[in-house]
Amino acid sequence: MRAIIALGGNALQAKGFPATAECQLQTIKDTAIYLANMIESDVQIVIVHGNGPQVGRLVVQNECAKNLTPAMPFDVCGAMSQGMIGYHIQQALGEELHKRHIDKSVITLITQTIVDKNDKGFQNPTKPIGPYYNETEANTLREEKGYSMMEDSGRGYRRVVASPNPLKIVEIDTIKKLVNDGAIVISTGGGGIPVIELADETLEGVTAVIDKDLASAKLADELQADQLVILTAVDNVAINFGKSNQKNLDSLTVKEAQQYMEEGQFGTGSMLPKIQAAINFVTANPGKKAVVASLKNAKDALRGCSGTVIVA
Ligand SMILES: Nc1ncnc2c1ncn2[C@@H]1O[C@H](COP(=O)(O)OP(=O)(O)O)[C@@H](O)[C@H]1O
Ligand SMILES: NC(=O)OP(=O)(O)O
Repeated sequence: MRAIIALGGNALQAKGFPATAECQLQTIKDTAIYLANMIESDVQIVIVHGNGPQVGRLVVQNECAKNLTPAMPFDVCGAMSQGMIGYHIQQALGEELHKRHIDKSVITLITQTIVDKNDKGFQNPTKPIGPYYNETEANTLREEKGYSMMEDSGRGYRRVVASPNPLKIVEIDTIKKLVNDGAIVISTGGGGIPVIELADETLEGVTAVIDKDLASAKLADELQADQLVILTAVDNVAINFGKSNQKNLDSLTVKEAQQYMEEGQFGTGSMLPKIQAAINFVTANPGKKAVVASLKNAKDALRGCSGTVIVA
């Protein structure tokens, strides 16, 4: 079985711990155990990771140090985030596989994703990035820096940036070759570095952060994966999320998911793109399934025993 594994923020950065390299590596070492469990049970996994917290912090670091050294733009920070997260996954998963005597190479591919320069996402920022702030801090950032700020699923306020729709993964042929060759490929990190195609067919990076779940659905489609597995901090997709009448869902059809979307049941920039990604994958691949589950339940989710399964 081939599965695209979309790793959410909690797989990279544990809640309540500082955003240091040491903490990131430790969290990824813990994540690598779950990834290795799937590999050990003969699932061919292709890894996509998020980068919202990381790319946001890199942008903050660059802005703070701009009087000392030129600030790198958003697309370059996106590339840096792919490199630093891919490095830690390569190291941690490589070591975990070595311990289990599994002889597979783990490789990160810096990936660009083409977006439409006229995508309406550029006018309506929805992608939360970087640290969480309280309301007062958020208002100060709005006034002083002109940032768009949004409340993120009851967890605090975050800067939001444009998140255009992923149209085409530039390095897809290379990803296919590596995957077909048996490598464990980490690609399309943070949805891919957002680029637009110019009239002369060259590429240019843009200020945006693509949603990694939507890009994962595209990758799953391209790689003819059997399943799209979206791993996040919650065990299930819920309706009335965070309320006293919250109900966790074991399964969802596309029709039900669309109905709940219309009711506003899924957080913008958090659960909503996951549901849209699942819909995109199962609609393009009837008979296949997508699942939203927690990292700790990943192996069971692959067998349909945990998480919320979305089917056409
Ligand atoms: N209807 C919902 N069901 C479950 N979780 C939801 C719902 N709406 C919003 N959420 C929030 O969305 C989060 C997942 O989105 P996010 O944290 O952005 O993902 P990621 O793990 O990819 O970083 C959940 O942890 C939860 O806090
Ligand atoms: N790029 C992206 O979707 O990152 P997160 O999953 O961390 O929000």
